[in-house]
Amino acid sequence: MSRSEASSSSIISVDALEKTYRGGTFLRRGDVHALRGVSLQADRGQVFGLLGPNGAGKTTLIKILLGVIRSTGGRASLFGLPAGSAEARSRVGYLPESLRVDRHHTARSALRFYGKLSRLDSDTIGQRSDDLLELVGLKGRDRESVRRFSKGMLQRLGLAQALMHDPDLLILDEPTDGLDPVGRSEVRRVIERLRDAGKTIFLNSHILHEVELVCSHLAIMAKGNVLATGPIAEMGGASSSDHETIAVEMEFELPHADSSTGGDSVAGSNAAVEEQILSSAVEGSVQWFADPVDLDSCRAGYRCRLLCADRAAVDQIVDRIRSADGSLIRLVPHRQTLEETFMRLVESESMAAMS
Ligand SMILES: Nc1ncnc2c1ncn2[C@@H]1O[C@H](COP(=O)(O)OP(=O)(O)OP(=O)(O)O)[C@@H](O)[C@H]1O
Repeated sequence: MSRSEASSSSIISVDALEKTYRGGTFLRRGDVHALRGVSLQADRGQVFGLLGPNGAGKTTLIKILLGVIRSTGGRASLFGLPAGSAEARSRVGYLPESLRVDRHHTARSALRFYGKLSRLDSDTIGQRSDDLLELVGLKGRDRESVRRFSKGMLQRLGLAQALMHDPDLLILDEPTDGLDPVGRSEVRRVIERLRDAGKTIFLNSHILHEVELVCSHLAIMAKGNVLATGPIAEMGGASSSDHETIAVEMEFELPHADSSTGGDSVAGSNAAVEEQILSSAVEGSVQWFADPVDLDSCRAGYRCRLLCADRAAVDQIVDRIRSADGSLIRLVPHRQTLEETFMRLVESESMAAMS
C-alpha cells in the first residue's frame, strides 16, 4: 500500500482532468474537448458507475485511468499512484466492452492463457482458475469450447480473466451491454459477489437501469463534464431515500377553462399559467420535471411535475397558481427517479451548450 493510499480510502481520484484530441488531419476537422475538467472520486469497496450518453467522455476517462492515453490537463491517480504507472496498472483488472476470446479455447484454457500473460505460475493459475470459475458460475462448463457459450457466459468468463491477477480495482466497460435479461442478471450477481469480497468496481454504462441496480455511487457525465456525482441514494434510484429537493406533482384547474369553449381557449389559458410558473423556474428555485399534460378530455385542467429546491419553492409555485386564478387540485410528493435526475441534468447541459 502506498503512503498516500494509506492516508485515504480513495481508490480512484480524478481532479480537473482534461483531454483534448487534436484535430487538423484530413479525417478530423478540429480539436475535440472530450474531457473538460472532470473531477470525481471512487473509494474502497464502492461499485462506482459512470453514466452518460454517447460522446460524454466515459471511454476517454477509462483509457486515461488505464494509461492507454495521456490526459492534456489535470490529474488522475489510482491507489494514490499516477494513473497509467506500471504499479497502478498491476492492481487493476479490466474488462473491455467486447473481449474476444479465441474460439479454440475452453474457459479453463482461456484462463490459463490470461494467467500466463500476467506471469502467474502454473499452481497459482490452477488455483485461481478453480476459484474464479466457481465465482462466475462456470464451474462444470470449464472444459467446453467457448464456441458453445452464450454472450452472458462469455462476459462472465471475461470477468474471470480480469480477476486472474487478483486486482484491487476492477474497471468494466459496458459490462451488460448486448446481454439478454438473464445474462444481465448473472453478470450483476457476479459484480455483487465481488463487491461483497471487498473489490472496488468502476463501471461505465449508458444503461441507466443497470447502474441503478448495481452501483452504490455514480457520476453522471455529458459533453466532457461531470454533471453530478455522489451516492446513488442522493440522486434518485432504486435504493433512494428522501433527499433535499422536493418533487411535487400538481394538478390545477385553469381560469375560465371550459371544455365547451374549444381547444384554443384552453391552450391559451395553459400558456398563461405556464408562463406564470416558468417565471419561477427562471428564478432558479424550480425546474420543470415533466411536460404538462391535460387532465382529461372532460375537465379542462393542467397537470405537471415540478422539481422544487425546497418548501419555500413549493409555496412560491402555489402562490403563482393562485395569482394566475388557477386552483390547486392535488399536490403529491414525488420521489425522483434516477432516470428523471439523469434526463434533467443531461437536458440542461444540452440547453446550456446551445445557448
Ligand atoms: N481518438 C479520438 N480522436 C478524436 N476524437 C475522439 C477520439 N476518441 C474519442 N473522441 C471524441 O471524444 C468525445 C468523447 O468520446 P468517448 O468515446 O470518450 O465518449 P463515450 O462517453 O465513451 O461515448 P460512447 O458511449 O459512445 O462510447 C466524442 O466526441 C468522440 O467523438
